[in-house]
Amino acid sequence: MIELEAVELSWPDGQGGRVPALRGIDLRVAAGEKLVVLGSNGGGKSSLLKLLNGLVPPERGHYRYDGQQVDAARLADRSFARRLRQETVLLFQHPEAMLFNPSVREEIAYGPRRLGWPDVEAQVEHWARELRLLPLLDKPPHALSGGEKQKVALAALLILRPRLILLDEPTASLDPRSSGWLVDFLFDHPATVLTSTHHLSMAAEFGSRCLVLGEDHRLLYDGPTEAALADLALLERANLAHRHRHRHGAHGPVHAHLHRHDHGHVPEG
Ligand SMILES: Nc1ncnc2c1ncn2[C@@H]1O[C@H](COP(=O)(O)OP(=O)(O)OP(=O)(O)O)[C@@H](O)[C@H]1O
Repeated sequence: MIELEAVELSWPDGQGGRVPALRGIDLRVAAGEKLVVLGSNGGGKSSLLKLLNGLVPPERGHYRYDGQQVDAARLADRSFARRLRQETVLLFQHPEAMLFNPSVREEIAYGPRRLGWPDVEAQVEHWARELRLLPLLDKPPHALSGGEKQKVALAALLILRPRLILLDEPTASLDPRSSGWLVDFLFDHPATVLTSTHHLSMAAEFGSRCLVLGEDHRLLYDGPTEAALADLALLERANLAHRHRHRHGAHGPVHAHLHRHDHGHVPEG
């Protein structure tokens, strides 16, 4: 379903230069696969999801979605770009930017209405019930909590019946029940799903296949999630684990430890 070949992407640095975001990325993802994308701040996770959503074309290399080349020329074709973004939805890390309608109801209904789909009201009720948003349907989205906004943005995407779901740090502001719902929902969903996260403790729940982006914006690892999480040298290289000294009790001995971010201490050697 997704093929990336030697993909390079950079962004303007605001001073006339460019900052690299993705370098030499080769990737093949089959329909229905669930992948988790790990990497430190600035590694390129969001850039990868934006590229797959057709928000930005590769600068070099190739992106093929369902065998179709996605490049600047194709994305300039508005009907192609609209269909790509309906099929490959992206939940932003900060969903405020996605919410612009006067009520939650209209927010969720917006996409299907633009596409002229029938029975939008029933679909809105369905997704509002799934995400426990029914009591909020008539509220303005800006008056919601961070987690509620995230769920509204998610409902507005899921109603589009996507084939590729791209989630950028989706559990950052979700409570445990909502995070648990999301994990179960994605597991059962037929769509291909790529989820980026810093939360190593959640990584295995988002996918049995893991991509690790290095600080040099290259793909450091593509393989089983469990093996990645057990590979401390890999996590340290990707800046997902750090080395520090750790004192056991007030007067205890001091050991060097590798600390997997948001996980327990792992004694060295
Ligand atoms: N729209 C943009 N304009 C300019 N630079 C950008 C833009 N988006 C990303 N960058 C830069 O590209 C690089 C990769 O950023 P990206 O947001 O993809 O990383 P990330 O892995 O998602 O990071 P984080 O974990 O902090 O969200 C960074 O150096 C970042 O500053």
